[in-house]
Amino acid sequence: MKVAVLGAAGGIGQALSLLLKTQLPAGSELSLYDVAPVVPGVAVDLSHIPTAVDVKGFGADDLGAALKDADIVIIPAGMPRKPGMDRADLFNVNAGIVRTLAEGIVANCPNAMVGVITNPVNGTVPIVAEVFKKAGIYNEGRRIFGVTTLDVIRAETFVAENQGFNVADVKVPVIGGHSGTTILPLLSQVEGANFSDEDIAKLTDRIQNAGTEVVNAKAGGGSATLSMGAAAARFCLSLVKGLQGEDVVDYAYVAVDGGDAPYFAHPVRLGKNGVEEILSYGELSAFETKAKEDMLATLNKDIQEGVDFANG
Ligand SMILES: NC(=O)c1ccc[n+]([C@@H]2O[C@H](COP(=O)([O-])OP(=O)(O)OC[C@H]3O[C@@H](n4cnc5c(N)ncnc54)[C@H](O)[C@@H]3O)[C@@H](O)[C@H]2O)c1
Ligand SMILES: O=C(O)C[C@H](O)C(=O)O
Repeated sequence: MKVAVLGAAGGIGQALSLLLKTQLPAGSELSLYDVAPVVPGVAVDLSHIPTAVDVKGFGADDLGAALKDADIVIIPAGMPRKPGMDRADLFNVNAGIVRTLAEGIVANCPNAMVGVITNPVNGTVPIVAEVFKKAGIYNEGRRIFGVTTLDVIRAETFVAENQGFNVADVKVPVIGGHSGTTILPLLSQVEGANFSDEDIAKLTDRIQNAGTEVVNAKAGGGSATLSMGAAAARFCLSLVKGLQGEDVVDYAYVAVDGGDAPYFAHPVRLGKNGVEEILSYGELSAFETKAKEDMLATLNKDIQEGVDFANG
């Protein structure tokens, strides 16, 4: 199994790479790429951890070598938010970075599973998809995933706190996109929970704005990196299990034909081909139905921005 992390010297990239060095199956190869000159040092540093995962670092000119024949590519490359910014404000800087990296994937590992973390995820995932379409390797977007796992782990944490549950036992579906109101936790589906209407309103708002909670707390020093590293590692390991033939279901922002929007986070069955099946997210409460309808204009606009950029 070869896993490439693009943007590996950044806050998320380093946390994710550390977790992958310690959690990937023995015999895996971890390929770290970044334009920052520190990346070979990050690779040497990680290589001293005694696990059977081989780590190599690749600098700005070595994207091809970093990606060559990768099975999984995770992309946390690009600029994070500062207080007062929306994720959409990152589009102008990050769209070009994601397009360049997607072109590298087409050229060097066209069969890889691609997990996109770079914001705004609602628009960067369609950029990768359009690059794949142009190259004739799109395959219904089955290998392209917007990583929304951070929304899922936040929802688990906050629901467990609210309900006094053991967090290890809590499952919270989160659908939609990855920004503000487009993030929709389905609290009505949490088993054994007893929420008041006020709990539902407050928890939904907190999950939707948890990224901003971190951005403000870091006061100009960036956005979530450690929780995102944990989330990305969890999602990457789901992809690994799928590639190894295990039956695994996880949430991700994927292309959905005839769905609520062209891209929408759903539960998906993962396997050797990536998305083997897009599963239904089930029944929604009246509150969730309204929240879903209300978000669609924003989500569709974000998606169109990515499509237009890639084809412009
Ligand atoms: N999907 C999510 O849930 C989620 C969560 C947190 C952050 N993010 C996003 O992830 C991105 C990274 O966040 P961070 O905190 O790690 O930022 P960071 O600034 O700490 O790291 C970004 C890294 O990307 C590298 N980079 C820039 N251009 C590159 C290129 N062309 N090729 C390779 N590497 C490149 C930088 O050198 C840097 O090392 C941001 O866009 C942020 O908004 C997404
Ligand atoms: O909030 C951000 O800008 C980063 C990330 O999308 C998050 O949800 O933490």
